[in-house]
Amino acid sequence: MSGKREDVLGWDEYFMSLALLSAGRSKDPNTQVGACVADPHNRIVGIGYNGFPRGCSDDRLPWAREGAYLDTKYPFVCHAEVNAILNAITRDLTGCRMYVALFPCNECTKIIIQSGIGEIIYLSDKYAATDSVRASKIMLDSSGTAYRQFVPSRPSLTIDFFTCRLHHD
Ligand SMILES: Nc1nc(=O)n([C@H]2C[C@H](O)[C@@H](COP(=O)(O)O)O2)cc1CO
Ligand SMILES: [Zn+2]
Repeated sequence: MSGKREDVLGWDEYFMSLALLSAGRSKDPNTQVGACVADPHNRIVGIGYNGFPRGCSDDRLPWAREGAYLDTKYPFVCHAEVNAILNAITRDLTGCRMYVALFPCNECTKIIIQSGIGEIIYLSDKYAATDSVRASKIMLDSSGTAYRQFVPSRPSLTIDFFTCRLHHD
């Protein structure tokens, strides 16, 4: 009788992979972000990616990063974190943790804290030097909301539709 399979995905790997999978739906040409919320029982309670509000045209609103503010995506795009929270199956996310591909901005951080999420696990912190992220960390520290960077235990995972499997090296 063979024992159980050992090299299964870890919980952090599982939920961060779900966040990254969700980012695959983002139409942002520069930065695709996904977020996934897990409850204390490791159940998926919310997932989302960055995009324009429902019903707003992905083709008529701007995706640019440069130029006059209203000619850029910034006034219009909903961040992945907000979408994951608004999509969540329950309103009170007390004790839940959010996995997110990119460190939350200060606006998302306010909403994350207010939702009851107690821990953020992030992958990239490419905007660490911005005032936005610095404000995020001030609020997270002040409120006692935990945050930590995800450390991958393997470089990649591959979804293989041909073999109906997830491959990892
Ligand atoms: N944590 C975040 N979650 C997000 O969903 N976003 C979104 C907003 C934009 O659509 C995109 C960032 O665009 P860029 O400035 O890297 O070209 O990612 C941005 C951040 C960073 O604050
Ligand atoms: Zn944000």
